Amino acid sequence: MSADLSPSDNAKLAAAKRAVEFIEAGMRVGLGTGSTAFWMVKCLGERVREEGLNIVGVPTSSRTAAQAREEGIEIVTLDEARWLDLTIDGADEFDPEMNLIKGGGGAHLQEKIVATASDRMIVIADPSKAVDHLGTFPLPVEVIPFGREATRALIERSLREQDVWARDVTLRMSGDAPFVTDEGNHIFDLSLRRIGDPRELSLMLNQVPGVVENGLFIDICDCVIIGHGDGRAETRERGPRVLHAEADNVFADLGD
Ligand SMILES: O=C[C@H](O)[C@H](O)[C@H](O)COP(=O)(O)O
Repeated sequence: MSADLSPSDNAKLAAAKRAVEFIEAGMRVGLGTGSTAFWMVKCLGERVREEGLNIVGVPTSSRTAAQAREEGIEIVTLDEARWLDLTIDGADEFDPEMNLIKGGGGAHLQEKIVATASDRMIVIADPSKAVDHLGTFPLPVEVIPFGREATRALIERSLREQDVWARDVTLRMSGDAPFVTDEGNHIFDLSLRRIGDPRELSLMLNQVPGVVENGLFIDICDCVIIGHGDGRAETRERGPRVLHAEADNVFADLGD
């Protein structure tokens, strides 16, 4: 715990410190994005420099790539790494089943690809991210710029048909212009208040033409580390993995 940091940053740092203890020499590690993942990259950089820890990182955004380089962490692309041992990332919300909303920083597309291509995903968070039901945080949906308003109308219609009540489907802005993701796309933020069936909603959204990916992470997270302002960190493990266990390494059959 550092007296120079706010309680919120101390909580993020506590979770990050605990999470990087799971990183071992030789690992290929997915590096998340956001203000919590920032502390994880910092702590990992310290281990690389001080212990000579030999790992490679796969960043989930241009921001994280730049930070990892500054920290002296060797980075490679996901295609170079192929499959990862572990991904550590933040979240905007997590529920008791460890399903997540991500994408508050607009990075959920790369984050979901990287986390799904990992044997294990650890989420680091402060206690404010814990919810009983996902949906208080607006759900990010990344869409391609072409035909954006048609895509918006289709999303709204699909939500109505599924009886999901959306107060707003808001285009995310950056100043006067639409926010642009690392993949050159735009984001709609869906104010849903409470998501009844996150899995069904995720499938429904991804069926709309023009939608690239939504911020629901279902059965991807294996473990949540919650940091506290006083420097404590608690680790919660999920049961057996459903979708992306080691056995699901899609390259395993190719001899990797
Ligand atoms: O797009 C951003 C990511 O999904 C972040 O992991 C998420 O928004 C949480 O960010 P933070 O740690 O800053 O709350």
